[in-house]
Amino acid sequence: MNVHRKERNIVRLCNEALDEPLDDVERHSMISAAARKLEELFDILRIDHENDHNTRETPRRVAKMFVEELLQGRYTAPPRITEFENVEAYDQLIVTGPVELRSMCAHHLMPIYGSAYIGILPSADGKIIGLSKYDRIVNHFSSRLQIQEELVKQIGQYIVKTTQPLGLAVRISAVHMCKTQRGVRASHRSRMVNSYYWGSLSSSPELKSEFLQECLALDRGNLG
Ligand SMILES: Nc1nc2c(ncn2[C@@H]2O[C@H](COP(=O)(O)OP(=O)(O)OP(=O)(O)O)[C@@H](O)[C@H]2O)c(=O)[nH]1
Repeated sequence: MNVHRKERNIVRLCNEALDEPLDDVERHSMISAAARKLEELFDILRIDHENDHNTRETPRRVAKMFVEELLQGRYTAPPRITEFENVEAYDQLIVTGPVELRSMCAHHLMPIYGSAYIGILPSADGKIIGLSKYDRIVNHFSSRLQIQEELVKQIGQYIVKTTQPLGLAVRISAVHMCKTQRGVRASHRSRMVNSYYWGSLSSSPELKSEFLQECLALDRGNLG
């Protein structure tokens, strides 16, 4: 095993990406190794994964789902951001949402689902990014094992780093199935709401209030 390969085997925190995205060979080898371990788990749980027509392919299917879907934000590069010149020097608040949020909790590996809302105060002499990129950014950081407090910050800090706005807000409202489907079996309507504010959106109560009002309107499907 060469040094390069060894470095790629270093483990990272549950919601951190590897230093380099996996290439095809590494991805297939990770799926195969995870599938073998899932077969072992099925054996321990006394689930027949060899003769049962329902579970015969399940260990491999689940391994593939983890690597290529649910945790793909750890193994792939962040989305490419298309930037446009802010030719009209637009300097008013932009709010987008609801952005569908699908993630997985770091404690029980249960789904987290809900909505994200993003508010951007662009810099008049800076760039504007393609609207769909906000959804891609949310999807990228959600596709990791997360807790909501860190997810909202990762999304916010990445947008600030890549677009250098004057102000930014990210708000997430989500259901944690580790709380609804097991444990305390909370109501499916029980949500966690949290926000990340940066720059002028952090310092100006008026901008914060405008952002929250737009979130409410978007949440109600009110097209204003
Ligand atoms: N703050 C925070 N807590 C979370 C999040 N997702 C899950 N949790 C909580 O993390 C805790 C997990 O820790 P433990 O108390 O060790 O788990 P447990 O014994 O199975 O607890 P119960 O869920 O109460 O049955 C639970 O209280 C979860 O509700 C999150 O995004 N943020």
